Amino acid sequence: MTARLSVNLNAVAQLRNRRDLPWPSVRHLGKIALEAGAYGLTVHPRPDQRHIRFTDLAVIRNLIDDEFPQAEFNIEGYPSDHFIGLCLESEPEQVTLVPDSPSQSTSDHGWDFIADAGVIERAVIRLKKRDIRVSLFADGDASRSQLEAARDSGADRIELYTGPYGACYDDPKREVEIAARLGETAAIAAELGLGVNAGHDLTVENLPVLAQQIPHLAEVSIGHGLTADALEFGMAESVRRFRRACGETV
Ligand SMILES: CC(=O)[C@@H](O)[C@H](O)COP(=O)(O)O
Ligand SMILES: NCC(=O)COP(=O)(O)O
Repeated sequence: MTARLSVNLNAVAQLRNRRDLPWPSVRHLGKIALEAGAYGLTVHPRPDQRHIRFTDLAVIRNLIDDEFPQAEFNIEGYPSDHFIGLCLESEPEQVTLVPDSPSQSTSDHGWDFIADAGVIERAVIRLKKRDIRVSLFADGDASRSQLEAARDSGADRIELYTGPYGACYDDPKREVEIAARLGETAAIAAELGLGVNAGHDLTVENLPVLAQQIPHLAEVSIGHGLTADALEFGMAESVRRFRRACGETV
């Protein structure tokens, strides 16, 4: 199984928002990414709209519906009423619920699936009523009891938070250790019937080892590293490079 690549457009939107101008265009870069073979597009509309704006959601939904009907739209966010409302309007193929507070600079931890069971389950029920696949952001070293609680929420998948893995870019020994731990967590999740996604600070360099550790990895969502590479190689070539790093023959 080769992990599917979903391109996160947050960084493109953040660059756009530097000026009161419409470029770089989230729609145009998303189109290029899909034309280059990305499986889908991911956005994380944060409450302060620091990058993805709420108006971007319909634009991406329409791009996929009109030109790439085989592609998937993945929306990430904290399950506030407002966020769930945005998702029900956009009807993405997948929603990834993250435990982020509005003040967080980025996503940096997974759910406490036991303590947060109520808020998670209420959101899962609302999303599953509309046949939206639900993925829950999980720490890479989540325990079996935590993963059992994630399964009991009714969610379809977990997304392994790979920030600590990405941070080890200059410590190969630690990188291998964390990759192995991520593989153990992924194996327990699969045993419990949960699909496994992964994301955060993944790169062309660190993806292959992760994919080896998690042969059943369903999807990786990548934005920061892929966009950084796009400044050097262009968006289309950056997507192809990441597809190859996922194990695709491109
Ligand atoms: C959930 C996750 O790890 C990332 O997709 C997150 O969306 C990154 O958010 P920022 O782009 O705001 O750092
Ligand atoms: N869920 C991870 C994601 O969508 C992008 O994370 P990053 O590659 O921007 O760190």
